[in-house]
Amino acid sequence: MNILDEIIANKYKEVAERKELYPVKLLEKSLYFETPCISLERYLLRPDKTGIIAEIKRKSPSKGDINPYVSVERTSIGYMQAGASALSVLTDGPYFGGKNEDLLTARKYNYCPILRKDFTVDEYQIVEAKSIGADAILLIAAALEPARLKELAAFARSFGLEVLLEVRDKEELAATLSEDVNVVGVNNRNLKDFITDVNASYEIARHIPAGFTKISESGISNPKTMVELREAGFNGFLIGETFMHNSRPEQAAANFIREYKQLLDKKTASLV
Ligand SMILES: O=P(O)(O)OC[C@@H](O)[C@@H](O)c1c[nH]c2ccccc12
Repeated sequence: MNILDEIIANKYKEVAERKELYPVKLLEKSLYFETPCISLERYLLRPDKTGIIAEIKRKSPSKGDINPYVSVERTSIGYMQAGASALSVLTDGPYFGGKNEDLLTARKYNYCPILRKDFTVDEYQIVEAKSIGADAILLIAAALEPARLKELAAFARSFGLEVLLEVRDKEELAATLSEDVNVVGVNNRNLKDFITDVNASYEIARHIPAGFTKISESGISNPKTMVELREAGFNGFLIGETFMHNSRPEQAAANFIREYKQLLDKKTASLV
């Protein structure tokens, strides 16, 4: 069994347990049901921002421990001060060392879109995402039957949550794209063997219909790549490890963004 299949199989079990422990009725008491979601898409397209979705990820199946004791408060605030457009918070426990409390902490200290990064396979998790203050959820094409993915996307939209659809190739894209998706992400990491290759983004870019906001996910380790991806039509960039490997991820993000802006300035200078 590959790692994605293993994660998904465990997720079904975990969700069944959580449903018993914290029934939907309890989740629905959260005040976050009264607050409107902040649009991820809108923030990605804001010209005064970078398009970076900065991720908080303590560990991963491919790298093991990355930054297990990270301060979510300091990092999330620092990411946004550095110029990120949005935050991505891993809430999966067993494989990524995350928890719902991490997202709640990020929510408490920041007014910005927050993506709940988890393996969503059930409506329950969507209610849960809204209850902890998330603005968007991730749906992974490789993890769900296309018809099921579309159902979950529509369910998320009914709560005002935006949907980031993650694909690896144009076949997945064609099978799963629906009007309930607003942001399409190309994962440069193959979740079956963990190899990252930014070419995955270039290959799919032209197949994503106009009107969807495009993001490139994983393995973006230098600002030059980000400039090139932007030139290829990407509006957003999901970056985790490059920042999280640092003991102060927010400083790594600030340095990265400074370099990125310098590169952009050079480009515009060479055009005039
Ligand atoms: O740390 P990276 O290589 O910058 O990648 C971030 C993000 O794209 C990655 O964490 C990710 C993309 N899709 C996922 C699905 C589940 C868990 C994690 C992910």
